[in-house]
Amino acid sequence: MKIFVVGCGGWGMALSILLHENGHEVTAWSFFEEECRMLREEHGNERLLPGVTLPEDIEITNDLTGAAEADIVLMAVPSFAVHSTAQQLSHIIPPQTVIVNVGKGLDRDNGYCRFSETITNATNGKNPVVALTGPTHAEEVARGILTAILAASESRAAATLVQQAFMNDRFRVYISPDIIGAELGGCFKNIIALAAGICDGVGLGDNSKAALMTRGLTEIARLGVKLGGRSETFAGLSGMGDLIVTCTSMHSRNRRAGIKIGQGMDAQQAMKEVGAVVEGYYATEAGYMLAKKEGIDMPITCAMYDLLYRGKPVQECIQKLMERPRKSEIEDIWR
Ligand SMILES: NC(=O)C1=CN([C@@H]2O[C@H](COP(=O)(O)OP(=O)(O)OC[C@H]3O[C@@H](n4cnc5c(N)ncnc54)[C@H](O)[C@@H]3O)[C@@H](O)[C@H]2O)C=CC1
Ligand SMILES: O=C(CO)COP(=O)(O)O
Repeated sequence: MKIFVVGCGGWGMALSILLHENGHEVTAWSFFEEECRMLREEHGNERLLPGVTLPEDIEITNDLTGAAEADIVLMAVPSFAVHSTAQQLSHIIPPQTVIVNVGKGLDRDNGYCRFSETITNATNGKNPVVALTGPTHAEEVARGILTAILAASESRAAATLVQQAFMNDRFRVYISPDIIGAELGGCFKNIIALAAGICDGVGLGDNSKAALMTRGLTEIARLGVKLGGRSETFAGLSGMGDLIVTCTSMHSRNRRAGIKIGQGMDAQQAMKEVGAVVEGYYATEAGYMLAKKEGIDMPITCAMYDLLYRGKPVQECIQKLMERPRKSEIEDIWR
């Protein structure tokens, strides 16, 4: 197949390598001419994927029109660029070309809708959309470390095509019809990953992080189900799976930014030092706004919003979470 990869950050490059290994003809596009020049000359990006070489026959381009020829267009751009990139692609790609999005977030400029909705709106519903998401650090996929991921779509045919194109004996692709749950899980887990980094940076313990992850999953699933996702999805690869990998791995930019914030650094400075997109920052605003709109209780997300957007001190946010009223973990069915 011909696959056009839009975005040459860590994830775009890692997936380009995987698809090339699977025998596809891969073209990778970058927004930045300078990034294209570096990738052509150095065959990799030492800062984002140290020690990883891009095969020479992956074509690097700054021209998006090549997407017209592709069987699959893979979008791997940060959340803030998904809307504008989808608009540009809509003038280029023919109807029926499958669009796969791997970016994790929500569309801030369009009522925090999901990216599959953003893409469907941009293309007037003419292109099937697949969300490819799960516990997948680019640094490991690029090295062929065993990984599993979820291809979720309203179209079984499109999800199956993506499964065929991406799957190999080191990269296992599951399909799912629950694109709502898959996209929301991938977005909201970043709020908890950023909080887990703060937990580590402050010097709290393993118990603390286990509590944060468990209660974090409970609240993101609560909102996700209210927004139409299925609860099983939040226990799966794009929910619990992605939560585990981002809250525990030093590959995670969200966790690394959180560690710096927990150690006292200002959030903007922490994100700058991480040097790649920290989606949890934007996901916190999206989660906070949606929770308010839907009337869903999300104490960790609210604490993160206070911390990141209202400048509330870390210790005060932690204290407030611990001093909440007593609760039952599951529905109170005692008589
Ligand atoms: N890196 C990873 O391990 C994984 C990342 N993701 C998600 O994939 C998305 C991209 O992540 P990364 O590749 O890590 O990001 P990155 O920060 O490494 O790179 C993003 C790339 O997007 C492009 N870009 C930047 N600004 C742009 C703009 N205004 N318009 C169009 N393109 C632009 C550039 O080519 C840039 O290199 C994020 O939403 C992230 O959460 C998902 C799974 C794994
Ligand atoms: O989503 C990811 C892994 O599944 C990447 O997480 P970070 O953006 O925190 O690095």
